[in-house]
Amino acid sequence: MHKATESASTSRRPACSAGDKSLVVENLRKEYTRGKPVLKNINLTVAGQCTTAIIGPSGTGKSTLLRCINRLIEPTSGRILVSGQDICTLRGSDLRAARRRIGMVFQEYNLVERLSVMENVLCGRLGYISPWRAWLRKFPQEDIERAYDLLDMVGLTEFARARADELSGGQRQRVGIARAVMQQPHILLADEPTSSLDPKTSVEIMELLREVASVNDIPVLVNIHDVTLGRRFADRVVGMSKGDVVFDGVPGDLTDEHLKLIYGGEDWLA
Ligand SMILES: Nc1ncnc2c1ncn2[C@@H]1O[C@H](COP(=O)(O)OP(=O)(O)OP(=O)(O)O)[C@@H](O)[C@H]1O
Repeated sequence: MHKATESASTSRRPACSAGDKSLVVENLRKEYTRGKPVLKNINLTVAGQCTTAIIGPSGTGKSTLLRCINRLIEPTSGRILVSGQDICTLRGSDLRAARRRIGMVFQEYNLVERLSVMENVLCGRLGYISPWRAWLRKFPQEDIERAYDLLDMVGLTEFARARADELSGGQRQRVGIARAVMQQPHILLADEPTSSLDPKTSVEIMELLREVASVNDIPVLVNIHDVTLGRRFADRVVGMSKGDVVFDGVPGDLTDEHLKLIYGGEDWLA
């Protein structure tokens, strides 16, 4: 067995909740160009409450993996089960319903800048309300109350009426997280959520993502370049290299040898 595969399959895994909100990725392959796989054969099972850091060099397929999971792009083959439902087979309204259950947090926040913080959070409910209500931005009272609760959770109650473009990067990312949780997702995906933020704010955002996983009993997957931060906050680290998973285990088991395997070379290691 290849050393990389061996280490991926024998590492310890964290004990996470065995609730009904889960992610299973089976034999996932993605080729943008025929015969040139960016993801070769990815297998992952992530239970609720588990925060997983996905690390690996640029171009190794981390974003492609998240984009396959939320069906922004079509996998070439394999299965992706969200809470037991294979989302790769879904089309039309079934796919839209499934995508509501997948929350997404972006590096550049993806807020609507001219809308208020409250309106941005409520955007997380757009997939649940009728088109005319969405057009008029008339949200049910229970959604508004929940949005206030989430703004409280992310520490932005006093900014509810502020425009998104008046906020700092860290505050914007908090709004992005509140918006994603507003969807009542079964899983949450975060693609480089801290790479535009200072170190202190990055720590706060990772703490918040951990809290979201634990309070909502959902798996949270975070693509992250900052290995130290990923190790510190994740229950599990998945190391990718050239489209394969080469490490999968608890942060304490991730050694310099694994990091060399993931990133190549060793001069960069302190
Ligand atoms: N839409 C696309 N069409 C063709 N190739 C693509 C497309 N998106 C990504 N790729 C290629 O797939 C490979 C993996 O890219 P991806 O963005 O998933 O890597 P990554 O690990 O997330 O990198 P980074 O850490 O820099 O964001 C790269 O070679 C990239 O050029």
